[in-house]
Amino acid sequence: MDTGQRVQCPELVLTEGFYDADDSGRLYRLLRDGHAWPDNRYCVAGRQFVLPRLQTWHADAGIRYSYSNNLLQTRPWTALLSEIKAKVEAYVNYPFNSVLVNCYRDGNDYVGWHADNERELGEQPVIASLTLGAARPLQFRHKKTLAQGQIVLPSGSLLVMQPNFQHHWLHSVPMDANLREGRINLTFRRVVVPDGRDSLSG
Ligand SMILES: O=C(O)CCC(=O)C(=O)O
Ligand SMILES: [Fe+2]
Repeated sequence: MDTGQRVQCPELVLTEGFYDADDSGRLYRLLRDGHAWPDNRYCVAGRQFVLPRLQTWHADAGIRYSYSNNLLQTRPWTALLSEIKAKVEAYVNYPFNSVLVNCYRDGNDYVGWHADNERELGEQPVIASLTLGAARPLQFRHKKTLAQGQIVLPSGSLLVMQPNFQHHWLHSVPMDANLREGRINLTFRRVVVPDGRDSLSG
């Protein structure tokens, strides 16, 4: 645990209990045991890498998103992901068209510092992040001032990241060598088409 200066971030809006304990436990187990998790080894420019988590990317037909060197293959929505998406959309009142599903099998899995600010997400990316399973902290660090903070994301919580979060902050989910339980995180996103037009507006 670092003891440096901790700040709050107004661009992060957390709703705890978006799914209650029963539903979040059920959804966690359904995804952990029933989702088609691919191999987490991948190749870039002839070199082999291992992603430190399992990951799938699902989107409406025709959507392209290059993230981490085109590592993501677009998969169709499953019935379960569509059901979760509908509830998230109704709550946030925002039309998402894609989701990145991450499985942290235990505390050794993590995501490093990054911002979800790819061009495909447009100028004002709203991202809604659902956590199921073990609580893990999302750490954030201001790009200029380097001020740091963290927010713990419990099972069933929905974190809405406002556009300025991606503009001004980096975030990560650090390793925790003592944690044995798994966690699944779904980040709902809206990809705009490459020429800048919104894919659903015509
Ligand atoms: O697991 C999380 O809470 C965050 C995942 C994340 O940052 C991402 O998918 O871009
Ligand atoms: Fe992210």
